[in-house]
Amino acid sequence: MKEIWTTLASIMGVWAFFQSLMHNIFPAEIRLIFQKTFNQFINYFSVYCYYEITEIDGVNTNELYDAVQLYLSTSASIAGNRLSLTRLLNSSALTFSLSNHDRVVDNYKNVPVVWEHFVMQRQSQTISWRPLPEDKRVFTLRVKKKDKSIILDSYLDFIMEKANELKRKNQDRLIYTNSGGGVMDPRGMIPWESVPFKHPSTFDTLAMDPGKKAEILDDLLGFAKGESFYQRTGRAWKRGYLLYGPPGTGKSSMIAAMANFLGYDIYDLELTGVNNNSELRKLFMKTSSKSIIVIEDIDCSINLTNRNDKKNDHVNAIPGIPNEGIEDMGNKITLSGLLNFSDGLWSCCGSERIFVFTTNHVEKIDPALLRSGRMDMHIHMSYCSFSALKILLKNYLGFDDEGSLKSETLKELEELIGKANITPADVSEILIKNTRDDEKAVKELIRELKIRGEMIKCSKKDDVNVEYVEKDNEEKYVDGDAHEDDLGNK
Ligand SMILES: Nc1ncnc2c1ncn2[C@@H]1O[C@H](COP(=O)(O)OP(=O)(O)OP(=O)(O)O)[C@@H](O)[C@H]1O
Repeated sequence: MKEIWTTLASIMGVWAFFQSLMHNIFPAEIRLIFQKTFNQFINYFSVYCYYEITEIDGVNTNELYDAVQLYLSTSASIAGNRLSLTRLLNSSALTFSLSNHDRVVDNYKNVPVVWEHFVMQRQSQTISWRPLPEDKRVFTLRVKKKDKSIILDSYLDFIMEKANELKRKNQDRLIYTNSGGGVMDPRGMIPWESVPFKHPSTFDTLAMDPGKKAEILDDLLGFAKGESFYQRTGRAWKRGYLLYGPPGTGKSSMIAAMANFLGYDIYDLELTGVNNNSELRKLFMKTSSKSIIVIEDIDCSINLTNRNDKKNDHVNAIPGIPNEGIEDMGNKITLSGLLNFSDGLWSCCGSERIFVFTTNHVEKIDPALLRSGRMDMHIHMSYCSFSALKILLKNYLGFDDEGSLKSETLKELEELIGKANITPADVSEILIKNTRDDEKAVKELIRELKIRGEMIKCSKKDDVNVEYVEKDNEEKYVDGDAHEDDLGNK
């Protein structure tokens, strides 16, 4: 044992002597060359190669560094007892990262890789407009030389993709609007302003026919996972949904549920705030992938007629403003502009985008906007059906399918709801007022359904009477001549 220690001490002594000799005899440049040659020599015989990913690349933040950090933070095999916790901007979740010298072993397509994290003091401060952090942080990736191509070809892309997915999952949704005129950003003027989107609507809380709901969910999933399909078929990776139905049937709630389900941001496009087609294009170019672009009440935002009439381009503008004035104001969003936006070449900048148009009056929409390929799915948001009512009863009063209500009450509700034309919003209003008293809530609902049913019955009778009167009059004027009434009206 004593001999071993003596030998070790002599080796270290020789090494120290050699180092001090090098330091005293050779200038720094020569020492650096020597060091490099020595490293190259070692690397030549090593089975591994190493890649360094620094936090700051020059003066710019290295996206890959952030992605690796996020990706590794989900790894269960982090063997460190001092981890740093981080909360990303707009995120409600915590992520942890590696401390100095922590190591993680990962496995990609049966290729083992080792990540190590280093935190060093930055030697000299580069002169830049942006002060650099004091610490230099680096990830080192160690891979066997024979596996280099697999790692370079796809592993790093895989990490970027996973990190983006995680970021989206952890991050709160954002809702963007163009009505505020935009915000200034280091990259220039951004025409969208955003706030965190915390709408609680989900497909579970949405009251609608379960079959229809399942169909929509299926379609959304198919879209989100359909990258290879869209690539194979040469189609742009986008999908259009038209939501139509009376006010209060859940069109906005459906959009929120879609965004929450897919984890997409929402761009709420206010067409009345856009002056012309080129402004529309600019807005579109500033939207990100994995987003839902919404135009609510499309029939109120733009005149949807005379699409091809160049002379009448100005007619396709915002209602309420006289046409003659529109040309002067340069205020010309046309339907063709809108179609280009959702369907033309411009629709393909970015990918994985959903367009949702909503309207209360589907009959007013130009067929050009409805044709398949533009609006792939037309979703009718109808008055509250019995199956939708059961969902609302469950959400608001905690009633489950069977057992919570007497079968006669259920039967009565089923009969009444079909004849009442009541929206889910109105049902929700009645239920929310009486959440502490279930019995009162149901009674009030039944009363309201009865009143509405009666009103519809009466208005139908009135319609029939009007028909009779009109028929009577027709018979009187059967010869087709116009007759004047007592007031002189024809
Ligand atoms: N199908 C539904 N399921 C659950 N809740 C609903 C539904 N429809 C309406 N509601 C309730 O009514 C409120 C208003 O509905 P929402 O704004 O989604 O309707 P809308 O069809 O978009 O109306 P509008 O055409 O006036 O914008 C929602 O906040 C929600 O509480």
